[in-house]
Amino acid sequence: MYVRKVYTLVFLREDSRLLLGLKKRGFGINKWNGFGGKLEPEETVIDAAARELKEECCINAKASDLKHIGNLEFTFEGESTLMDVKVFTSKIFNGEPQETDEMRPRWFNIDALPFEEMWPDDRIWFPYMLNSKLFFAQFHYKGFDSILKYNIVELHSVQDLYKNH
Ligand SMILES: CNc1ncnc2c1ncn2[C@@H]1O[C@H](COP(=O)(O)OP(=O)(O)OP(=O)(O)O)[C@@H](O)[C@H]1O
Repeated sequence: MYVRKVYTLVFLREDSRLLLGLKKRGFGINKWNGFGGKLEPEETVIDAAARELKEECCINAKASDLKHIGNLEFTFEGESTLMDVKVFTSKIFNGEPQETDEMRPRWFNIDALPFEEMWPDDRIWFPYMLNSKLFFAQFHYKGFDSILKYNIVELHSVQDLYKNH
């Protein structure tokens, strides 16, 4: 049995650009990703998503402007933790992204995303996000570079995001 740990992951969209941050330390170091992390005790997922966005790139977005668009589950060969990642997007936010101790933000055109410097799973589920399809995906990794198996499905309503487990 796996021990499930919840994480948030937020992507800001502006016209045909997506905001990514280069992770400067810890899990996923040197990869471009959205902004997010673990929940604090007693915190809701959506509040954690807004807090991490603020802490990691100094952008204020209201929790109610974050759209829950998908769930990702990651397991790693030989590890008992299941990372349960709740993915959000928003087009409504305030401020200019700033570099922090954790992330170096940069806008990328959606046609020129740096997939070679991102998690391998991103190539598989980003098309759902970029085409506004809700999704649920599971990835089983060996180490951090190779996906041994995965499964991805399109969901048809936001409620389905809460039915997978
Ligand atoms: C395996 N494939 C993956 N593909 C895409 N994204 C992934 C990911 N695995 C983890 N993520 C995200 O990476 C962040 C880690 O967060 P992480 O730095 O550990 O959290 P947090 O900031 O709370 O930690 P510290 O305070 O630094 O300990 C968090 O957004 C999480 O959703």
